[in-house]
Amino acid sequence: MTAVLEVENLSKAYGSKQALRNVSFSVEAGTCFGLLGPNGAGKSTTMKIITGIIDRDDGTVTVLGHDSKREREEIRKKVGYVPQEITLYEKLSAFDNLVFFGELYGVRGPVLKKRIDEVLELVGLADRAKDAVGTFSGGLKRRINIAAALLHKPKLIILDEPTVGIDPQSRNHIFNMIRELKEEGVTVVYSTHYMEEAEALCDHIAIIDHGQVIAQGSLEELLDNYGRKSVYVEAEGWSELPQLPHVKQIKEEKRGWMIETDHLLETMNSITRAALEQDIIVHQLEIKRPSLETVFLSLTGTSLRD
Ligand SMILES: Nc1ncnc2c1ncn2[C@@H]1O[C@H](COP(=O)(O)OP(=O)(O)OP(=O)(O)O)[C@@H](O)[C@H]1O
Repeated sequence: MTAVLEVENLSKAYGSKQALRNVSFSVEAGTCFGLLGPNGAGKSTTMKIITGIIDRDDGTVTVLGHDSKREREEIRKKVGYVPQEITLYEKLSAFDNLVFFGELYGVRGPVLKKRIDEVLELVGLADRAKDAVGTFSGGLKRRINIAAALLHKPKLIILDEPTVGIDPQSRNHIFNMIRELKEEGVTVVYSTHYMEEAEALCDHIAIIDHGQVIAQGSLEELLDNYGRKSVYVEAEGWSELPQLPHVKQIKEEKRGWMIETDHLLETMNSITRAALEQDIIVHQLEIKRPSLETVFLSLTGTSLRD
């Protein structure tokens, strides 16, 4: 496997605000890499440095073999970047917006026209090509924005929280589009503060918080190393749970209890035994799969949604 993107010990401050501190990760060709973290964690700053929009203070960033500081023009030609802010001409049609962006990237004439048809197909908006972008919802605008970043057939596409504030249908289109791009061998870097998006899309995830990567790996690795294992129980007749061995933490939920433990089967056995002895009716007893939510919680002590 070859690394398309290598970030090593990247640091950046805005005045006295240290936005990134020794951030390192690498992204393999044809994979989707997720930067997962809460607002203000440093995701956009990382992406802007990769694309050469802003300068780093320290560290190295190599994009498709090019240095992000010295070879910006090369990177611009080979990378597609979708910033958080949508930038489109509201009065122009979707097609004409794409002509404008295509020409910016140096694509012209019949080649551009063909490519516009392809990218509109890819984002599922071929039937809206002639409509003014001003009549589009946020989700449709975002999809045109993504289409614009794909016109020059980039080998790497960088998407900064592309699903914030958009409708579920557009979100699904974006997800499908990312999967199709990956099948074509395009590498994707995707930032989000939605854990379920990172879980659904990304082969590799770096969790970033307060400007630092606090954990990274495949979803399985993160869940194995940091995910909390729990048993969930709902029962009629208990006002509180009986004494159970090996319990790390008990959280009362609306209808039952979430019991964190490394001894799942033993805990379930103890619950079953106690319920039988005490004539308690158990409505639900199940192992809860660890999730990125619990990974984030065990690493930071806070919830990603806080
Ligand atoms: N131009 C700037 N000047 C000063 N501080 C900035 C600037 N841009 C970002 N910051 C600060 O740097 C930190 C990282 O911001 P960044 O935008 O990279 O985070 P993020 O993870 O992308 O979050 P968000 O989703 O809110 O954009 C934050 O504390 C932010 O307030």
